Amino acid sequence: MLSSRNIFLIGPMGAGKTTIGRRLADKRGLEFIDSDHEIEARTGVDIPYIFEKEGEPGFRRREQQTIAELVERQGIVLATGGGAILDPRNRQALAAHGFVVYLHASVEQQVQRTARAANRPLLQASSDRRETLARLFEIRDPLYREIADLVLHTDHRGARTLLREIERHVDRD
Ligand SMILES: Nc1ncnc2c1ncn2[C@@H]1O[C@H](COP(=O)(O)OP(=O)(O)O)[C@@H](O)[C@H]1O
Ligand SMILES: O=C(O)C1=C[C@@H](OP(=O)(O)O)[C@@H](O)[C@H](O)C1
Ligand SMILES: [Mg+2]
Repeated sequence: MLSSRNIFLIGPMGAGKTTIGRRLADKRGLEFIDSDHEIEARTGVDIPYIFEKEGEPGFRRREQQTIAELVERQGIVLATGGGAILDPRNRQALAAHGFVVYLHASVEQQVQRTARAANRPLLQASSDRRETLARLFEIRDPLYREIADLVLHTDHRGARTLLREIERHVDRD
């Protein structure tokens, strides 16, 4: 029987949280929620617009409130945004309420997978995407690791392989 345990995906932009999360939920018959999409649904505007009007602090406030509510649910796959782990309250909430998978990607892969990054304001604003992603990753990698139950390297690995790996660990844990 498939467990109704929550699965939370964390990791940098371009790691595949949204893509893998949706497929994982489908496969396990769980509800898929992406915290960015949830924030957009609640506000009726997109993420870049929130950054423009309220700055990153405004977005982080909304993200924290949204995650605090979502973790209370059961049987969900939650794809978080790459910066969700910056807030210690989010780290605590995610660690306490589900199985946390860190989808790891090298900076080079992050650069490639965010090439069409029109909806990622932190990258839109930067003239050097590689430098920005490297800087963010240096700060965030230890925070992802701090709460990860599983660290999964995604470079040159397709969705099917990653799904199989996640399921193997979730069911065993
Ligand atoms: N394992 C993978 N191999 C190749 N491409 C991937 C993989 N995971 C995601 N992608 C692609 O990378 C891009 C970013 O994926 P996305 O799920 O939006 O990442 P995130 O939500 O972590 O920022 C998408 O175009 C997606 O199709
Ligand atoms: O890394 C970040 O700080 C962000 C990542 C984005 O989500 P993805 O990681 O799904 O791209 C989104 O939450 C927002 O643009 C900020
Ligand atoms: Mg995403």
